[in-house]
Amino acid sequence: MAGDKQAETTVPAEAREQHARLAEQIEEHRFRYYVKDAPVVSDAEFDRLLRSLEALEEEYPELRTPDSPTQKVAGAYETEFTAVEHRERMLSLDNAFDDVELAAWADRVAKEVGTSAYHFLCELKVDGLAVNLTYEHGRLTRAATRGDGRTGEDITPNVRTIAEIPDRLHGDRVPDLVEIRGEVFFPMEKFEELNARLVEGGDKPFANPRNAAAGSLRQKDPRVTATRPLHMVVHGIGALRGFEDGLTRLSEAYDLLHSWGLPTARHNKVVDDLDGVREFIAYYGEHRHSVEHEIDGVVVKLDEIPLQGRLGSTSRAPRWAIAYKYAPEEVNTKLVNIRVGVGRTGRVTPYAQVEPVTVAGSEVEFATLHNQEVVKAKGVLIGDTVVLRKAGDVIPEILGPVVDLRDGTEREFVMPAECPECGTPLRPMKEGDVDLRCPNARTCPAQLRERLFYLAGRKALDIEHFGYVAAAALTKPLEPAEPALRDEGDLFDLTVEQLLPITAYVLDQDSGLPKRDPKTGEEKIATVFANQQGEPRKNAVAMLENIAAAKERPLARVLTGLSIRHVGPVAAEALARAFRSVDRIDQATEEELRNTDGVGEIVARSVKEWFAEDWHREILRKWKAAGVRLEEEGSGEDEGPRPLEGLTVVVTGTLERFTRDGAKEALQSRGAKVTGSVSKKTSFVVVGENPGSKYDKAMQLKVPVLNEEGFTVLLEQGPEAAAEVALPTGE
Ligand SMILES: NC(=O)c1ccc[n+]([C@@H]2O[C@H](COP(=O)([O-])OP(=O)(O)OC[C@H]3O[C@@H](n4cnc5c(N)ncnc54)[C@H](O)[C@@H]3O)[C@@H](O)[C@H]2O)c1
Ligand SMILES: [Zn+2]
Repeated sequence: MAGDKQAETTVPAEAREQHARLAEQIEEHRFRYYVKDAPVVSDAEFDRLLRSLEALEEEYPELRTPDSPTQKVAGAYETEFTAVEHRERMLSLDNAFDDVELAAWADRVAKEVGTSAYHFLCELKVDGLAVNLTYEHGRLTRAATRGDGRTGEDITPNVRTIAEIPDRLHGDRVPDLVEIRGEVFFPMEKFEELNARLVEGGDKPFANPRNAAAGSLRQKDPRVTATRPLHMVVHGIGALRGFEDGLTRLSEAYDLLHSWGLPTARHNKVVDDLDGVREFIAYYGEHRHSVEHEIDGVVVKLDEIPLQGRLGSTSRAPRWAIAYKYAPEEVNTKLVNIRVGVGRTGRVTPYAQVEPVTVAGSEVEFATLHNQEVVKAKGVLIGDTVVLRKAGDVIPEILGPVVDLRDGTEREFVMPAECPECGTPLRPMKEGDVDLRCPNARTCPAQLRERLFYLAGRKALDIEHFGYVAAAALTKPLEPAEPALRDEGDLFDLTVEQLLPITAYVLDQDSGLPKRDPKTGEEKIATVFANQQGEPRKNAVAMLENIAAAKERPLARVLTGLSIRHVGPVAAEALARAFRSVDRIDQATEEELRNTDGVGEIVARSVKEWFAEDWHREILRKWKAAGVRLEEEGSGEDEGPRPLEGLTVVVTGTLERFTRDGAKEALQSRGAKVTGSVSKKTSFVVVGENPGSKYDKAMQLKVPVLNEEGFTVLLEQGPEAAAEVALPTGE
């Protein structure tokens, strides 16, 4: 044909070949995604391919033929479902990947719309699959997938199993016929459960929730679909007949759909201009995970329906809408290995080591797997390509495997029977526990290293220059054979002479593995505390100074640093406040501990268990000998007066001269108990501004009420004087 000849002369053969290759790849990926519900590349990777194709066509417009993937919604595939025509086409969306592309779209709208009276409707871009619901005279008569936009697959029986989708529309102005467009999604928090069930039944797990939604809906047997927790969000209207008034604003149309019983979105917002759009985009960029479904962007639409018609559509997408895409949170990478790490409390947890990838702005090499059951439930094998997700600040996780890329070399993970660091056989702490632990709490180098690192950390003794590398070097050196610390006991007796000869692996804090030299790839080994002349490094000297200074830390921090199970900074604070010395905590009965404010049953038992270990007491003995302060100032024999001993006080409302904590502190340091609710046993209720219901309760129970002045009297002159200035309780 003449046209072809002409094209051949202007487009270099190379570009033509590249175009063909890319187009074929894209078609293949679309088939895997839309028909098999099992893509082998990430969406970001797919989008890149499509963009490359677009760029090529930009350069050589002859390549942009109507059958190019850039011009189509998706492929027209033969599937096991009956093909059905949509009454009105279902389109895709053009994408904007940054603000420049967004602004370019807004400019085009401004130019072509022919008026300045228009609004933008911002919606969340739900990550699921598009469906088209046809309601005739208010009854759901058909549901279909998008397909190529003209013809979709008939999935009516499957859609009928979704509770949220009404079989009948009710209310006013229900039209003769309406096509409702929306997105069906699978909730992230149910995903792991589904994969666990699939794996257990010998079926293929899904790689991510989006595929789970598509795979669950596109089931031959709708009874299977019925077992899946699918949901839907409505985001558009197709054909509409027998609706008198016509629709003017899309946002208002949604309200109408909602009134008919359809699950419309809860987060839509109409804004006046592009800045409003930007604000919406920024807000949900921050709050992406507070939405009930996964989102991959924001869809901005012209809200005025008549103006939408004025702008029209291309063969692939409307001109009156654009999808702003957020940075992808999911990437595909290789699961290189599953390792196990030993934590501070001896818990042994498998974690994934993956081929390093950048996701959500940071490089990821490790992802948590929690325990051996989770590994099984996810259905991942070592060597799999996996979908890795990093959502905001959350630790990266593996969603699922890309089963279609397996080549038979993948192998199952086997939880080791012994501690990888000390060789002790692992066991559950209690019968029925899923987690396995290394019972060698005292000298397991991994546990000790983690405990020391925590002890030196911000929440505990806050010892500067005592980081992960130092903790490792002190507990598992290459040289000398004996570690400087066998447990925490000798920490405060460390000498510079002991430190100088130590060589050790430089460990990475995230993985507990030796860091590697980027050039040679070799594991890094260092004389950690000495320089090349064998003199102490500045850091080492500073570390020792800071260790010495840590002897004076408040009791709560010392308690935190002991790594007593369940005793974090908050419980430690409560224990320190109530008992004021380690000895008295030791002597307290379990019941006394349990009855302490802020200390529950679990903490009480755990404290007792901790003190029952001889080597734990030995740590305390050594620390005491080294001069660590194991009691609060003014505690014990020379304790100050406790004039408010025996009183129970409630503080409510805002005081002028005290913060809530300050007021509490002032009371507790004088021996009073501070509680949160008023009862007959309450001695005083202190009220500030806006006191609320506790004040009413006090009046009702006739408990003496003190204003801020009265409170000062209580602190300075005691309960009798305070009783005299208490407010009248209405007697
Ligand atoms: N990984 C792969 O191999 C592969 C293959 C094909 C497609 N994909 C991915 O699937 C997506 C498919 O692209 P697409 O053509 O559906 O375009 P798209 O996802 O970029 O945008 C169009 C679709 O967004 C959906 N949508 C969600 N919320 C919406 C809202 N509030 N308003 C309107 N529409 C909303 C609609 O279903 C609509 O069809 C892309 O993210 C692409 O990366 C991936
Ligand atoms: Zn161990």
